[in-house]
Amino acid sequence: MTSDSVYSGFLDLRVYFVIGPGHAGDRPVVDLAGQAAEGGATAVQLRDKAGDTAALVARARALKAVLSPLGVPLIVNDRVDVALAAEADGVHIGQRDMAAADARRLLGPDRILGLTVQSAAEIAAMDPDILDYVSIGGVFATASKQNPHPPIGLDGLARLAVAAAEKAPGLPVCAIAGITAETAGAVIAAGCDGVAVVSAIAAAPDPAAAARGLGAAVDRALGQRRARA
Ligand SMILES: Cc1ncc(COP(=O)(O)OP(=O)(O)O)c(N)n1
Ligand SMILES: Cc1ncsc1CCOP(=O)(O)O
Ligand SMILES: [Mg+2]
Repeated sequence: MTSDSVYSGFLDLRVYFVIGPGHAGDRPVVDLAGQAAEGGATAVQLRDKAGDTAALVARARALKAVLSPLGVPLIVNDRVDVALAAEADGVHIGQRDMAAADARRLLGPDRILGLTVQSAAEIAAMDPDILDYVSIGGVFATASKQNPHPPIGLDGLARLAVAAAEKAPGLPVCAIAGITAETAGAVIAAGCDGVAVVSAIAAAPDPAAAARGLGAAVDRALGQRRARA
């Protein structure tokens, strides 16, 4: 564990806010992330596909300074080097990013490593021993990212969540793409531990209230799932 990490080994993905300058409109990324965390976002990812490296490291450091006192981990999209430079809590990678084994070797054992999976084959191929979570998607249509694959929908999500649980029992699972407070409950009912969102928070007039609403929907659905188990 890095001395400044807020990650204690328990990863709470209930409301995972993905944010970067490309998603923030004219609002500062750090303000949006801080408001989301105040409203109950449980994890934040810096996703900046266009920024130069110096700006990325500076933004990651600024985010870390706001999120750490709130106990909310900062995860950097794609960039292991940026995460290490800014002493972020972890990294999220996809199938076209650095191999998970290389990312884990560079990050060491204590930082968070998350992986996008979009098919049963990708789940079969993943090594759960080096991952802290998987993100399944894209679930619904989204305007926040051009996805090469059609949305998998709730049925596809449920199938992949089962496959992930069979391959890696206990590995936290979230889902991404087009998720709102209205659909968050169904995503949890499909077998996920949390929802990853951009616009449900970033485009909301009150990001803290949006995060609170998502958290309430997720908690309600988790409670119903536990009651059924
Ligand atoms: C939580 C979460 N899930 C999925 C993604 C997508 O990652 P990736 O497939 O590598 O695509 P890019 O975001 O890098 O364009 C994510 N970033 N976060
Ligand atoms: C980063 C990413 N990866 C797959 S969809 C997506 C963006 C999801 O954004 P939104 O929550 O606005 O649909
Ligand atoms: Mg990526």
